[in-house]
Amino acid sequence: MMLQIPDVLSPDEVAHCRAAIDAAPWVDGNATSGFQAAMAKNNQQLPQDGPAAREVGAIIVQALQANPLFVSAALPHTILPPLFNRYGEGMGFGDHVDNSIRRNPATGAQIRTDLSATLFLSDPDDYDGGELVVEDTYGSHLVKLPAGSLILYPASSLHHVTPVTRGTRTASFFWIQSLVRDDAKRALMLDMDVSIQRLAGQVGQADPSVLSLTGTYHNLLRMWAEV
Ligand SMILES: O=C(O)CCC(=O)C(=O)O
Ligand SMILES: [Fe+2]
Repeated sequence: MMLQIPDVLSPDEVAHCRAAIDAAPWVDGNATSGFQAAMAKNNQQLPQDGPAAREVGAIIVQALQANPLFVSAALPHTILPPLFNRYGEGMGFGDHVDNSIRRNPATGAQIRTDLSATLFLSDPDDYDGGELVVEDTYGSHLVKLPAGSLILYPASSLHHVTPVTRGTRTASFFWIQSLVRDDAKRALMLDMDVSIQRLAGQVGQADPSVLSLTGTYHNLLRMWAEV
């Protein structure tokens, strides 16, 4: 399932985050890649242990944890500390699949990357090219979102970023281990949650059908979740 999460950050928050990361020192993006990605990657990144990456990463994680659509769709077990990249003119990132297992630098624990995310931090008007292209069984999906909005996609997907032909594309990217590793099961949980919320809005939280469907939601989650 691919899903847009709009307005994860407000325009003021985007401006604050951009000021902090734009002023920090950037390095060649290949510092953090696996072998296959390094072959394809041509961008810049912020060192992940630098103060700007840590400060802005914490703002992003806090915003995600307070975002009901993100929580319902991702069912996050662990959100890896956000990383930051930027592509100037001529830079892009060829086809690759992200590494399946990554180490959480905050805890040393290994995490399974179930979901990949890009949080756009440049306005689409500020650059040409730079689309994130994600392949699934339905074809290629071109993604370019307003600054502050996020795309969530299965980490198993083949994807690339088309070369930037004008301006600069700045983004945060990161991975999530979900409580529910299977994408199809996670999509069912989201559908069910959205429907229950809609029903509750119509008939009230105390309606017996809402109570029983909420129970079923949690019992399915109990059956499928790995904690
Ligand atoms: O810049 C992006 O939107 C995606 C970056 C990416 O695919 C990666 O770093 O693995
Ligand atoms: Fe990637």
